[in-house]
Amino acid sequence: MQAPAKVAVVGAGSWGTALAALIARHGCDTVLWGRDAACIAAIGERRENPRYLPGIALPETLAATTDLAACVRAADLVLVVVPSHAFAETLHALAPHRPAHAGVAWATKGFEPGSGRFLHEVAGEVLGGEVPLAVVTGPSFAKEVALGLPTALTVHSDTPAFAQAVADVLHGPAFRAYTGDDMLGAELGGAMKNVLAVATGVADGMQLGLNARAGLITRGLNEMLRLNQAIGGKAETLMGLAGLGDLVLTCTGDLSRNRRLGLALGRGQSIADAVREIGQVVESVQTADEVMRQAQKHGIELPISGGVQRVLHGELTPTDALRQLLAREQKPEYPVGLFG
Ligand SMILES: NC(=O)C1=CN([C@@H]2O[C@H](COP(=O)(O)OP(=O)(O)OC[C@H]3O[C@@H](n4cnc5c(N)ncnc54)[C@H](O)[C@@H]3O)[C@@H](O)[C@H]2O)C=CC1
Ligand SMILES: O=C(CO)COP(=O)(O)O
Repeated sequence: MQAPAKVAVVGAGSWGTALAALIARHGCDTVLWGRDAACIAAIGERRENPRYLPGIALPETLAATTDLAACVRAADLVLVVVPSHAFAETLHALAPHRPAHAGVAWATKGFEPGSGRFLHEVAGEVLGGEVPLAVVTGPSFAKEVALGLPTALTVHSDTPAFAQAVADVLHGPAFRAYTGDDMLGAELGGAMKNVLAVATGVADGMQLGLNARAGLITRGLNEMLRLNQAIGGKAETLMGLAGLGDLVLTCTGDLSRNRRLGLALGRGQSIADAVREIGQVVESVQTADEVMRQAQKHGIELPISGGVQRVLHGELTPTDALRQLLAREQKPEYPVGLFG
């Protein structure tokens, strides 16, 4: 597979803009599509995304457009970076314009809301089975990537040459892009860590201490591993950048919107006020339901993720969620056979 010379980045929020800037800085011909005309005009005229990455200079070579067909039509590689709720509709919109040779990757984290389908299932259905698909995921705050700070992430695909091609446009002097072949595990890790970040945020907002935070991260990882085993993902994916790496980042870093939602809830703020104040995509609000749908489907008990879901729905206060977690029966730390 040839290295993509022209890349279309679809979605001009903070992550799409940061990835487009990264790829453009690496010398690829890069076009960023966004639906917000004012934002796209500012990127073209001032080399800045004032809404999502204010004050960060974007490369002169980065082109931006509101014309999705034109953006995609010229591409060798399409990288979708819209929120999960817009993933299916965006794929439907771009599909007729995608050149036959262009594979499709996405850096969206979450499931299809309402159905709980994995995004690679949605992409396979919308685009057809022949199109190379890849998931881009891992510990990566958009702001830090846009500032050129060192970052490592991973690209998973069923088509190894496509994973490598996507990794090649991302990899650079301050950015390490690894590859793997486990889209299922990679997507599960990226989705679940957002839910678990709410849990640690709540605990920190309630000032429960550092022991509680570490306990939640570790038992959260255990929840990821158990659900991952049930759905058929690889344990090593969850022990790497797509799982543990992103879990640690999002549970501890205050740049995380999901952690900040948890902090606000733990301090007694309402979910509506917290989401409004954050003013950006907070994937956990929908992902918690879809994680619990998967858990139910596979008969897996996930007390932390389930607690987050109930807190997000206002069915449980943070204090009651904590009380329920602490009152659970004792058990061995790991089920036999979790690591094969
Ligand atoms: N910001 C970050 O550091 C990272 C974000 N992600 C993931 O990337 C995805 C996108 O998130 P962000 O860029 O951070 O969000 P954001 O909140 O910064 O921006 C959201 C963007 O989505 C667009 N949008 C909203 N609804 C849309 C629709 N119906 N159709 C088309 N575009 C729509 C908005 O116009 C805006 O450009 C999410 O799944 C997120 O979890 C993944 C890794 C890092
Ligand atoms: O996915 C992310 C970092 O890897 C961003 O996390 P938040 O969506 O919680 O800000």
